[in-house]
Amino acid sequence: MTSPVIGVLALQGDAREHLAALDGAGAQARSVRRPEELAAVEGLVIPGGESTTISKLATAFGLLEPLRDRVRAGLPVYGSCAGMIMLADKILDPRSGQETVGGIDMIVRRNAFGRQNESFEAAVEVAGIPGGPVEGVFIRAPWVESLGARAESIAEHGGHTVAVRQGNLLATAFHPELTGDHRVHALFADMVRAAR
Ligand SMILES: NC(=O)CC[C@H](N)C(=O)O
Repeated sequence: MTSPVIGVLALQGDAREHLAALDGAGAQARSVRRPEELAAVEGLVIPGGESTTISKLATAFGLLEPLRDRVRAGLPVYGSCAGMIMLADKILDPRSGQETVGGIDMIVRRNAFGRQNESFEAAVEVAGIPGGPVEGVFIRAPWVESLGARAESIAEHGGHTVAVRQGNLLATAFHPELTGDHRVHALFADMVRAAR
């Protein structure tokens, strides 16, 4: 089977690290900044960064509606951290005017782990990822405040859901792209192949 063509939304955030992780997971990775580029991918990663900025730039670049359309049409999308926020149907504490692409039936809380604990690492067991826990890097990470019936929690930390799957959508509150462990990206590449 040919390796899947997976885009990384490269408006703001750590797109480069995701491009490298996707390469490491055997995908053909490319940046997406324009609607034509979005149209040419079989899957998409929304990176970590600042969800308010990504939301504003997606609107300014004319990508928000095309993104929503493709998610509705079944495009596999993986969001990490700010990307998880972008995939949430609802944000508990949005900035004014902050939009999401939506698609995952969940409410997220931004910067949820609090000030003293803004950044940390933790071993996280992720359902569907064999070979032991992944090293979760949490940077001003969100958590899932509540999960709808259609979404499935696949990882928890400190009693909160920190990774979710719903159909072709995957989201993690942490940043696997910073660890050199490509298993989360490999899981996503498998989801993209399965959606063909
Ligand atoms: N590392 C991250 O992606 C941080 C997310 C950021 N706190 C936000 O609200 O978008």
